Amino acid sequence: MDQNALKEQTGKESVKYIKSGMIVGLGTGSTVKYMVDELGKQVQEGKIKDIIGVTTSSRTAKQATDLGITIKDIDDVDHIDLTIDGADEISDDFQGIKGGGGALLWEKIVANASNKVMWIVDESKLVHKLGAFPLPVEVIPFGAQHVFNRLEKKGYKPTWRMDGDQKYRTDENNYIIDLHLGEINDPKALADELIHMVGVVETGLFLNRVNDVIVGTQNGPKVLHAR
Ligand SMILES: O=C[C@H](O)[C@H](O)[C@H](O)COP(=O)(O)O
Repeated sequence: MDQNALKEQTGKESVKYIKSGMIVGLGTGSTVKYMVDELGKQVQEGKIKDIIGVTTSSRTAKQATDLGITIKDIDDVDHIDLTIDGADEISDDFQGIKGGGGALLWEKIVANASNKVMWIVDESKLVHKLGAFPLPVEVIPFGAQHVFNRLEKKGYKPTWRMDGDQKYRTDENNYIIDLHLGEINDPKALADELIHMVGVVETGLFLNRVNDVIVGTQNGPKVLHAR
C-alpha cells in the first residue's frame, strides 16, 4: 500500500468513532479529506444521523457542506464531542507538529474546545523526536519581516510559506513562516519562546493535545492511546 492508501485506511477507520448526535470537529488535510468523504457517505445513507460538524478550515467547510454534512460555527456550539484531525509528525511521547496544510490556528482552537481529540496519520508520521518536518509559525502580516529576521538570528532557518509567487495566506489572512529545525529537543520551551514573540499568532506545536491516534499501517489500522 502506498502512502495515500494508508491515509485512506486511517481516514475511513476513524469514522467508526463518530456516533449519531455528536458534535464533531473536522480537521484539515489530505488524510482528513478521506474521513470527511466517508462521513458524508454515511450521513447520506442515513447510517449516522443528526451530527453537527465544526470545521478547521474553509477547505473542509466547503467539502463537508457539499456532502450535506450540517456545519456550525465554533461559537454556535458550547462544546465539541470529538475532533478528528491529521498531523505532520507525532513523537514517541505523543507531541505533534501540525500546520503543513496551513490550518494550525483554527485547528488548535477547535482542539481546545474538544472533549476528545483523535489524530489520523499514516505510519510515516510517527517519529522519535519532532523537528524533521518544518515547524509552521503563523504571524500577522504587519511587521512580519521583522519576526522573520529575528527567527533567522536565532538560527531557526525560517522560510516563507509560498502560494505560487505570493506569500501564502491562512484563513485568517496571516502569513506562515516555516522553521527548518531538524530536531526539537525541548518542544515546550520552544513553543513558549515562539508564542511570546510579538507578531506570532500561533505555532504548529500541538503539545498534550491528543487522546488517541489511528495509524494506517501495512497490517491495517492501529490505535494508540496517548492519554
Ligand atoms: O494544516 C494542516 C493540518 O495540520 C494537517 O492535518 C496536517 O498538515 C496533515 O496533513 P495531511 O493529512 O495532508 O498529511
